[in-house]
Amino acid sequence: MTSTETFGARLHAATGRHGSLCVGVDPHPELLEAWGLPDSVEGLEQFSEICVEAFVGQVALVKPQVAFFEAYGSGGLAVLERTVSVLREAGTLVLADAKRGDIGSTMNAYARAWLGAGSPLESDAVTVSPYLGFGSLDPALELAERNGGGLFVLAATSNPEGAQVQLSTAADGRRISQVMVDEAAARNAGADVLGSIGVVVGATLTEAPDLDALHGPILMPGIGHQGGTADDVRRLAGAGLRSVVPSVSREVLRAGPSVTALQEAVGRSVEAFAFLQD
Ligand SMILES: O=C(O)c1cc(=O)[nH]c(=O)n1[C@@H]1O[C@H](COP(=O)(O)O)[C@@H](O)[C@H]1O
Repeated sequence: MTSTETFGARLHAATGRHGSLCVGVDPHPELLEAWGLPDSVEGLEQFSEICVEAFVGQVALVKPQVAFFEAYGSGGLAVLERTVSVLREAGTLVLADAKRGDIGSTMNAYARAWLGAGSPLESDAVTVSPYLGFGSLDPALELAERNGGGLFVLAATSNPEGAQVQLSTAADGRRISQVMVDEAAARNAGADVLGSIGVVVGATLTEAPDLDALHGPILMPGIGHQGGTADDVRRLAGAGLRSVVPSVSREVLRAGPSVTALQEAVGRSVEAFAFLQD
C-alpha cells in the first residue's frame, strides 16, 4: 500500500463523499442459502461478487468478515484475496475484520498479512484486539503508520459477554475499555483531520467509554440484527458524532441477492445515518 496519505485522511475524504456508513460482507451459510447459493467456495465467490457490485461507490468503507472466508480453507481465503483487491482497485476502502491480537513478534506477522505492502490480503485497515495488552499491538501500530494503514482497536464490543473484561477496573480506577480508548487517543494526537487508530464501540451498549478525546474513527457495529439503532449511535457517540462509522452487515445483506435491492438497503442505511455529517 505505502499510501502517502494516512488512513484517517482517506477515510475522512471517503465519508465526506459517500456518508459514514460501513457495510459488512458477512457470508453466513444462512445468507448463502437465502440467496440461492451453494454452501461452498463457489457460493462464497458469487456472494462476494454480488457484494462488490452492490457496494463499490455506494459507501465509504466495506468490512469483509474474515471468519466466514476462513471457514472454507484456502479456497475461501483466495476468494477473500480477490474480494479485497477488487474493492480497493475500484477505490473503495477495505477494513478487514480479522480481530487479530497476539504477542509482539506474532502480531508483527499479522500486521504484515493485513497491512503489509504487496501482501495478498493487504487491506486499508484491520480490526485488532488489545486484550493481550495494548502494547502488544505496537508492531501493527508501527506498520500502519509507515504504510498509511489503519487499525480499529476493540474497546467496548457489542456482545454482552464483553462486559466481564471490558468494564472491569484498571489499577488507576479507569475501566479497561476506557484505557483502550485513551491508548488509541494517544496515538492519534497531532493527526491532521482524523487519526488512523480507530476504536470499536458496540451500538448495543447502555453506556460507552468517553470518546471525546479520541480524534480517530469510532466503528459502531451491532446495528440492526443485534438490536442497535440510529438513536443508540447518537446517544453513545457524545461529542465524537462526526467520527462515527456505523457498521451494518445482515441488516443490508438480507436484502440480497438482487444488486438493486442491496443498493436500496444501503441507501436506506446511509439516509438513516445522514445526521452524522451535519
Ligand atoms: O469488529 C467488529 O466489526 C465487531 C465488533 C463488535 O463489537 N461487534 C460486532 O458485531 N462486530 C462485527 O460486526 C458484524 C456485525 O454483523 P451484523 O450483526 O450482521 O450487523 C460482524 O462481522 C461482527 O463480527
